[in-house]
Amino acid sequence: MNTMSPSISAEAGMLGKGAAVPVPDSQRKDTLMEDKPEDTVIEEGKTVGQPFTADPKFKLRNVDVSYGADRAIKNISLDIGRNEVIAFIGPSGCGKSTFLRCLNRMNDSIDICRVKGSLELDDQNIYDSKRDVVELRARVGMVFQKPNPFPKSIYDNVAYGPRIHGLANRKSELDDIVENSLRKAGLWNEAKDRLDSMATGMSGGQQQRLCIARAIAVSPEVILMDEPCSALDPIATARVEELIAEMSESYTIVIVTHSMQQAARVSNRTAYFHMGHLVEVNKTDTVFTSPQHPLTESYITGRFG
Ligand SMILES: Nc1ncnc2c1ncn2[C@@H]1O[C@H](COP(=O)(O)OP(=O)(O)OP(=O)(O)O)[C@@H](O)[C@H]1O
Repeated sequence: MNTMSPSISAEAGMLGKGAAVPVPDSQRKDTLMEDKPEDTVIEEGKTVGQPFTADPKFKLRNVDVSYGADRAIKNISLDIGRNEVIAFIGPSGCGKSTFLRCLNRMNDSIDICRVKGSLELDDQNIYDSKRDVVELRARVGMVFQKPNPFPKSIYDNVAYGPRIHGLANRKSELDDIVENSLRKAGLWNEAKDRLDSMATGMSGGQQQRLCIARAIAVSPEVILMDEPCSALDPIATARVEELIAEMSESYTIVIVTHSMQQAARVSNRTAYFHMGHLVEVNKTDTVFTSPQHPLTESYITGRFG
């Protein structure tokens, strides 16, 4: 786990002299583009760094995703290690969310979306036509950009999944699951005296931690997070990042983020996507201190984004 400080100056200090220091997220949009990254030729299917791991939870090979005639993911191969936190970064529209959503078949609901290649979770085909997608999504939970609690009580939000999956036989068992999930999501103290209140009355940060509790409640093995902090203030963001660090002991976590500081703080490995290609994957420190591909370097130093 990366323990870099949230502050940019501290982070830059840790990266060392001469390193490719990511510019602060707040300054990236103002940076002038000095070259034309869109003109860089990327060899399809070629990823530099270490895309494969010794103990993969997900084994993803030659994955192609299209929306109608448009290819959004181009021949990507990647392992996601058991109990690792991997961050997906890259410019807007490069395919991070599309690739993330393949991992629990969230793209199934998009009619024009076609997924090709081999995608395995624990050596079993995720896209097997006989696979129970509801069971898959219980194993591979998801937290979205915008907190999306159900318009129900705090208790019922967390109890929803365990109820539909039949995980508790008695009310006391359900109570235990709700309490444990809220504790793991760091929300128990704030929620314990208002379990019957509407979840929609909580702050944005609390709602996002409730969504994490809701995902945890069905005992997933993997948690997918699609920009989970983009609607949160810095304090709520820090709380969710702490939670990611705590959860990484028990779960495999894949996080899409636009914040390179966040990727540096929370992830073990970072994957850099560019126009549907997976350009580079490596240990997070390596990606941010000595990126191997010029496009990765241009992105993390703020030359485009
Ligand atoms: N439902 C959809 N229908 C058609 N095209 C889509 C759909 N979702 C995404 N795309 C296209 O697929 C490409 C990749 O989009 P995706 O959202 O995966 O990128 P991203 O890297 O997550 O972007 P962002 O950082 O802006 O969220 C884009 O060209 C996008 O327009």
